[in-house]
Amino acid sequence: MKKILLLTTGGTIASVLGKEGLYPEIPAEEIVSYLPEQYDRYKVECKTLMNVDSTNMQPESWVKIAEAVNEHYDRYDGFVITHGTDTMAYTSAALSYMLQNLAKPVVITGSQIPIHYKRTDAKTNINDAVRFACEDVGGVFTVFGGLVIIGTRVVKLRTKSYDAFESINFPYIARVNQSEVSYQRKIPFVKDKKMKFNSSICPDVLLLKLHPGTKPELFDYIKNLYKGIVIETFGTGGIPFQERSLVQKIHELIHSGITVVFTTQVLEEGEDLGLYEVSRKVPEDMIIRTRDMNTEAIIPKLMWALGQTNEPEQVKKIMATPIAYDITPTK
Ligand SMILES: NC(=O)C[C@H](N)C(=O)O
Repeated sequence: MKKILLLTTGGTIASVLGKEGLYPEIPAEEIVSYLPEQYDRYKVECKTLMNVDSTNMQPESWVKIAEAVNEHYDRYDGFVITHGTDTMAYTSAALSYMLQNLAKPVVITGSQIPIHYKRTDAKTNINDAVRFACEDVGGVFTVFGGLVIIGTRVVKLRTKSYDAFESINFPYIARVNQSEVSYQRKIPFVKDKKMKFNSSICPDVLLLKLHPGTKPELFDYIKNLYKGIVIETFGTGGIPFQERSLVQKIHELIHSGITVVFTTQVLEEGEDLGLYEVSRKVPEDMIIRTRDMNTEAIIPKLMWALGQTNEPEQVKKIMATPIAYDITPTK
């Protein structure tokens, strides 16, 4: 019999309708009471960690969740974290960096409809999540709408549908249907390896999505606020260098000691900085490339990297090293 710890953090799954709309209130014990009594397979214990809409989650909330898993790691076979869907992808990735070498599943789930509503997806999702948490696997996973997605590749694509999440630039791991788990991609893990817990982060990171017309002057302001900037460039890595050129300002950022990371605002296939003139105006060795990583993983990875070291070369090295399948290695 597997021993599972279910940690709740809020989100729609735990929400009730108040005067100003849905807000999270339902405690862990009530969430667990919706699980079918399949207690021959697993025993679930639970704890309310926080009760927030995931919009209100902060990087410090990821630390709190990671610490809770670390604190209870030896006493359970698997973990389920219920969470709001809006920033679930960021938390899934953040936990993948803070909890490495996992030999047990840490499964994040939630729902689009509150758990006590008639047409809710919450019961299926927690059931699937607990079912997957009983598997003999190691890593952080999001289980939602019947799909199991590796933690660093989760992206929310739909605001309302039950199949809200997709696995981007990596195959999904498995499907869960009733109590059947069918694998598409098995990931290796070492059972006896010691789990590596490291939750040091530096939250001074900005995400900037370019659009035609982005004002260069903006960079003067952000220079004083952040240590790292992730720029969602156009296509394979384009930065405007003619009217409203951003090139000079990016050079200034780098010279003032800010880590500049380039990614693309296109969801699939990643950046390819060498391809066009528009992506060569800032020399490649001055910035950090991200290849086919998702923005939702780049942000917590950069916060985590800056939490480990202030050395630019070290930050670059951490960002370039594949962790928990977040980058497809180049051949
Ligand atoms: N479906 C949800 O959970 C959305 C909610 N606003 C949240 O992220 O907490």
